[in-house]
Amino acid sequence: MEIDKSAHRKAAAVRRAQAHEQAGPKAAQAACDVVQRHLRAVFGAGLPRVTLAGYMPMRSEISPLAAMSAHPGPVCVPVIAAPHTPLDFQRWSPDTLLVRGAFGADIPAVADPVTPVALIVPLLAFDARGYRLGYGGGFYDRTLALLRARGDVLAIGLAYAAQEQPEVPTEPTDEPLDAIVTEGGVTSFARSDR
Ligand SMILES: Nc1nc2c(c(=O)[nH]1)N(C=O)[C@@H](CNc1ccc(C(=O)N[C@@H](CCC(=O)O)C(=O)O)cc1)CN2
Ligand SMILES: Nc1ncnc2c1ncn2[C@@H]1O[C@H](COP(=O)(O)OP(=O)(O)OP(=O)(O)O)[C@@H](O)[C@H]1O
Repeated sequence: MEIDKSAHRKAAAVRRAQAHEQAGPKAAQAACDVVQRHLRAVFGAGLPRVTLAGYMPMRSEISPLAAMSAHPGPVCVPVIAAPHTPLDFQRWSPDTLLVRGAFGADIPAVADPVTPVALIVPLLAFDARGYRLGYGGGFYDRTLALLRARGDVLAIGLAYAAQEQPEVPTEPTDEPLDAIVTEGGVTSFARSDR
């Protein structure tokens, strides 16, 4: 299973890099507009009380920064505390001082831990069922399992439309997304377990 996923990851990384080159900032802005609209549709007037997790884009990830900057409530970014553990989230704002984290993404220089209710989730590839392929650390799977066990969360995958695949390889520990947003719009998934 891991061998299968590793080959998929390499191919998906190449495809994403091509989309990043071709679609770039315009697609990111369009996708961020869709994220904002989706959040307003789901949370309505309660949105300013919703803590939103984004991420600091690395490699060829589509940038969620426009949606993070526009969010009317608290915003945070993921930080790896240790391997094989769920992610921590630390408060972020557009003027937060950042340092390079151990896994390649920037993290806040000063830690201010918070717990997100809505998450914008990065990915290498997604499919029409709402499954995603990440970098292989299992960080978002562990994190979503923990947050979902505690209460209601909304996990929104953010990607270029070209990152869609017929079916990404899955394992029992994979946590499906509640929605996928691309520059082409939003797809919401009804989850039978809630
Ligand atoms: N922007 C951003 N920040 C993020 C994540 C993310 O996916 N994107 N993460 C989400 O988890 C965490 C970082 N997780 C990472 C996990 C693995 C690798 C990595 O370099 N993995 C190797 C080997 C992969 C394999 O096992 O095949 C690689 O990709 O070469 C990088 C980041 C926290 N912050
Ligand atoms: N809730 C969990 N508890 C224990 N192990 C887990 C859990 N979720 C995932 N894992 C393990 O983590 C490893 C990597 O998972 P996977 O390949 O799905 O990562 P990913 O979703 O691509 O990466 P990421 O979430 O970090 O972006 C797998 O071997 C998986 O068994």
